Amino acid sequence: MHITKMHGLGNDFIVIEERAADPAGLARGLCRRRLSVGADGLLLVEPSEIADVKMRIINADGSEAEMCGNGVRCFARYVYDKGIVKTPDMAIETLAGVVRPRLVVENGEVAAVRVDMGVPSFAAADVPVLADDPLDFEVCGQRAASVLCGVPHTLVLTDELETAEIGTAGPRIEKDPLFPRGTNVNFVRLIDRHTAQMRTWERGAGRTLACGTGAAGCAALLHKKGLAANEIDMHVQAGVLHIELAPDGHAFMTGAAAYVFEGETF
Ligand SMILES: N[C@@H](CCC[C@H](N)C(=O)O)C(=O)O
Repeated sequence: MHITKMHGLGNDFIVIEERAADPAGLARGLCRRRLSVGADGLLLVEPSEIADVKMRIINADGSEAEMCGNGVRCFARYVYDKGIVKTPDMAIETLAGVVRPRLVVENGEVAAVRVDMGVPSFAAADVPVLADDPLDFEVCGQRAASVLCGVPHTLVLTDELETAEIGTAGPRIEKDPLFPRGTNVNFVRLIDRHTAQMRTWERGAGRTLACGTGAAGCAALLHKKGLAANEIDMHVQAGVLHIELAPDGHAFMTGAAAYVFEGETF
């Protein structure tokens, strides 16, 4: 099988065009670190009847996610470079609806990808979260807030990011019964109204180096709570995701999308 490994700020993916009979099994096999290619998930290229192309995201544990922010930037660059989509502005179908990336080309090179991520929702039924107030509730002993940004996200504000219990509190919150479909968990340290640092524990993938839907969702939550401006740099471990929140509620994410290698699996 021909594969292409890519990453968006260290959140890494295996892009596959060939139809897989068992995408969940393939993800569990190929995504294993050290024993196989290793990745946070698979990105499957499929035809679409409503957009230029369709992206499916299969997490490392075999579960299928509705959307992936870092993934869609890599995917947009891939389908453009392979000539599957001929324009740098494109529409990509996902299980969360159609998202619209635009390649930012400088000196003939793709410098970044800017994505209209749609309108994040703070409604409890949309996330979904079984909390009276999704903007302020308690889970596993932590004050939290939740948002749907393609996929469910929960934000925990902390002053001590390095000691935040990402690997212990993360999985407990991910699977807490308050979240009927699970949740991604973001530990966020607010530096000022335009800058925050974040570390993410992902549903179906565990600790990852970056999360695009998480960065956009948390920026929208911070803005909604009056803590941040409408443009904010979300610093993840390997770089920065720039988030802009438009007056109509749309969140725009800009960040890198890079190749690692291309090859054949046995
Ligand atoms: N890393 C992603 C989110 C991928 C989906 C997530 N694991 C889930 O199941 O919700 C991103 O960059 O947005």
